Amino acid sequence: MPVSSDDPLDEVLRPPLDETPEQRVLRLEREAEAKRISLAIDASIKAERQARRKKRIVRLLLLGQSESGKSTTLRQFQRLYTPTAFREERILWRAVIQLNVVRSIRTILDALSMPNFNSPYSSPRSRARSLSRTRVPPLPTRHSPPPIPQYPHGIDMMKSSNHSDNHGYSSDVAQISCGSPPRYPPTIPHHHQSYYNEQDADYDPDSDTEFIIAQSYPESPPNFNHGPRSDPSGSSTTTLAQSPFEALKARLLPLRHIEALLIAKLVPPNEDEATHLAAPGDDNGRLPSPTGSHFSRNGRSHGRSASLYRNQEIFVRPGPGWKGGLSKARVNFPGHSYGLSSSQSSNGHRPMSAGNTGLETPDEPQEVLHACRRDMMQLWNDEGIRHVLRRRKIRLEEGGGFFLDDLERVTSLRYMPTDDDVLKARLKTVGVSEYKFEMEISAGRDSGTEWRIVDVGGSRSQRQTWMPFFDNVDAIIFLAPISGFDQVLTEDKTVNRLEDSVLLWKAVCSSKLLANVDLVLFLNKCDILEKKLNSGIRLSKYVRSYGDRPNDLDSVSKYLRGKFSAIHREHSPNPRKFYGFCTSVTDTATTAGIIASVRDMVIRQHLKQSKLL
Ligand SMILES: Nc1nc2c(ncn2[C@@H]2O[C@H](COP(=O)(O)OP(=O)(O)OP(=O)(O)O)[C@@H](O)[C@H]2O)c(=O)[nH]1
Ligand SMILES: [Mg+2]
Repeated sequence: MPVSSDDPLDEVLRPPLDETPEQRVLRLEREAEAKRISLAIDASIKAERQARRKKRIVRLLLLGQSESGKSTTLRQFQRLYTPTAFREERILWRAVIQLNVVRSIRTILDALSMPNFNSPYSSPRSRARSLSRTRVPPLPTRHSPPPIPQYPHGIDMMKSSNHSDNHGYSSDVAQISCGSPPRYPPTIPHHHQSYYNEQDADYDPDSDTEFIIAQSYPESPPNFNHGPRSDPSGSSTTTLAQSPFEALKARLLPLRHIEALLIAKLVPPNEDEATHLAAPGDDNGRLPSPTGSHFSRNGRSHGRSASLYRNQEIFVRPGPGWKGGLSKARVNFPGHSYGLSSSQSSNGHRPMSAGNTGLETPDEPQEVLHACRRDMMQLWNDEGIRHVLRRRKIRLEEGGGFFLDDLERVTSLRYMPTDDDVLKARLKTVGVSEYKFEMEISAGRDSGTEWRIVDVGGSRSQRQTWMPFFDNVDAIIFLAPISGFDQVLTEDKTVNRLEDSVLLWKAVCSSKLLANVDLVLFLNKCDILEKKLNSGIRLSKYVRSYGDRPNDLDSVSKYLRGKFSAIHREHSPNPRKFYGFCTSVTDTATTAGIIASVRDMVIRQHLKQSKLL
């Protein structure tokens, strides 16, 4: 019998008074089915709640020196496991790539403008093939001739010494010897041989003052509004008084304005510190001196030293800040500032998309880059300028954020960065950021696992921020860029890059805090290493213990892997397995397999640990 009530819903749900016995049976069946479904929904909600409570959280820490490839590895994880979000963010990287291009061009211009440097265009012979010629420049090659070794340190990975550097790392594994610099015959383009003189590189017997460039930029800030602008057609508007190089430089002046714009765009307000460019030798996080070269919020460079410029890098804090500056949408990339241990939680949703809308919106930097593209190509493809860069030991191709071989594509008005472009882009990390995600593409036992990947700044001044993140970490991927065997740290010119990696690896292996953490080693930048070795730069000149082993990628990487493995074995407080990979993390094809193995290993270890607890 229906119960009378004042609830209008009861009124609606009440069976009709004239219900027949058949209708009643049907109604009761329907009600039973509805109840069954309702109970099933309740049970599934309860199960979901319990599962969420028990959710596995796997924390992975990326460590290694600056430019070792940590952030690139993080981007590979994003590309592989949250591909939709990665794809939707690509447009946001366009500004970073624009800045990378602008700064590469400025590095070249500054190198050509170094005081006391006589341009190769000064000779009548070279003038004939100077910038003013109309011939289409040859296609650039990625295989530039062997650079002259920059730092003549020799590392002996076999010998022990008690030398301890001022960063508290004992360097008994790698020892620097400052013997006489190894000399390699530089490969000089044939037409340069007569005037190139290694002993006196700055002297050009054919020099002609008309072409001497004394100053990189005018003392007073350039007037961007009235400065000469590149003609999109590529035709030049030079005055008779200008040398071809000066005219080209003048046409490229708008790039200065673009650089300022991009810094303003990438760096959020109230982030003045993040706009500082680290001064060379600024190895302890000291701010550049007021007279040093740094950018203010208006983006003007106060420093004028061309020789200093090329060592300076723009950086922004990781996290939603810079991406938020470009698109209000991005939230899934929580950031930390200097070692804060609690993360800003993401809302767990896939980030809303900036989508392709960036392609449609007017973008002044892209327009200026497009207008300057012919001049930029002419600058980069000029054989004489390439020669000067080699002589100045500037190897842009080996550095991060190198897009000069792709100028036609990246300066097109509708340019959308590809996956590879995003991986190649360079943006220095300052602070620590934790990226949380559940894999969009997950299988088997890792489904339901929340991944937290912590990316840190790797320069020496940043390393004190690492410690708080050593807690609760399941695995560490340590990146050692082994191509840096003939280079030094940007922040400390007395330290060989490979030596720094070895010492850092040793410190990580010996850490008691990390005694139970699995360490995965990426011997990274093997693609650059291979090019270097093939170009004739010998590892044995820098790593004496390498002896007369073959100077090829296979032998060198095996040898270095053995050395890192030995350190792991000798210095780990408890015995643990060694996982070492030779990687080029910008390479999507090879890195996918390696990351899949790491993922499986980390999940396996995580499950094992959970069972032990
Ligand atoms: N060719 C090549 N370039 C690489 C490789 N790994 C990283 N890079 C590039 O090197 C540059 C530096 O890489 P990042 O991932 O930014 O280095 P990082 O370790 O995060 O550096 P910090 O943020 O300064 O600590 C980027 O432009 C990368 O694209 C590699 O294996 N091969
Ligand atoms: Mg980084």
